[in-house]
Amino acid sequence: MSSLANQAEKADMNFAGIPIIDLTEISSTDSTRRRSLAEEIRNACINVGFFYVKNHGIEDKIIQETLGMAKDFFSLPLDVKMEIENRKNPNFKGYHPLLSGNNDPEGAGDLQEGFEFGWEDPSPGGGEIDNGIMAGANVWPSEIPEFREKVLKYYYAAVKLGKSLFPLFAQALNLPETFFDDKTLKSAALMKLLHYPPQTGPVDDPVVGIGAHTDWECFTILWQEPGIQALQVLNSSKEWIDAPPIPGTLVINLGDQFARWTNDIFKSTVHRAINRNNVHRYSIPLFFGTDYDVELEPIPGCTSDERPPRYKVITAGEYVKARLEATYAQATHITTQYTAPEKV
Ligand SMILES: O=C(O)CCC(=O)C(=O)O
Ligand SMILES: [Fe+2]
Repeated sequence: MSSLANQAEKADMNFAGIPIIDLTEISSTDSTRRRSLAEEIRNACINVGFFYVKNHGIEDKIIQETLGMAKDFFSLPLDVKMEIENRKNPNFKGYHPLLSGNNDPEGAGDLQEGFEFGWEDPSPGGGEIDNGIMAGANVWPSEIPEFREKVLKYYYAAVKLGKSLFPLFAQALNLPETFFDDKTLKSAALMKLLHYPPQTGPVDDPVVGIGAHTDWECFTILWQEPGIQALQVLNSSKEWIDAPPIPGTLVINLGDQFARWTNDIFKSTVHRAINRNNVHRYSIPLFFGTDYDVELEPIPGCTSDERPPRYKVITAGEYVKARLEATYAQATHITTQYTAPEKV
């Protein structure tokens, strides 16, 4: 058995907390420093599927401006937001209202509203790239003129961070650092602005902010609003472990594309978010996938006689699109109880 598969057999997913990894050495010219960072990442990927990163390089000013845009956008009247509803677009770009998505088939809808977009050229007017099965232009709210420019600024910064993580993931898998380069040429990265209204009522309510789920891409870069506990991660004892916002950090969690590609050596760990605070909560995930035409077949070293392939081979685009369709399929009860939040 390969040493990687061997390490995965001994994985201990009974974690009690989420590791914090310092990215200072990410572009060190000293390969032993990059390797030691990759080893930390490997341990987190095999045993937790989640880690925080500090010294990630995204300026706080860019984050705050994007947060401001999220608050402005979600404060718009519902009928204005519904003009760019995601289900009008083949790839679900645009706005989704409260309870229109359901990430947990056992849940009754996600108590969040969101705005989603993908890569486009930074020049005014933009321009989509040909993304095959996931092709389709972004839609933008015309009521907030600076919205596109500001949120794209965060998007490009997060995509840059994501691109710089792939060589570490490759090293963590005992592959050449360039392994993912030709599989991530089109930045198949979807970004969401999310707003969770405060939630009261029974703790076993089948409606939560976002129900128990795994993410679908390779990994997610998540910014969470400081001071508000909502995100929880499931360990192997079926305990929900809090993943609170830690100032100056972002959360990185692995998704299904990496789990499929690595035959579950990298973990796509179940998580959820519940905003049981008396304030509105905002978060910003960026889901970084491989190019949509790439086939998710087991990476060398991730299968063995004892660990045969666990997943049917499928392209990344087919996988993401199928999951989007399932998540937004049952939206019958659109938000009659919705009231736009006060701008804070
Ligand atoms: O809002 C959060 O903290 C988590 C969001 C999330 O898990 C997702 O959008 O996939
Ligand atoms: Fe998630």
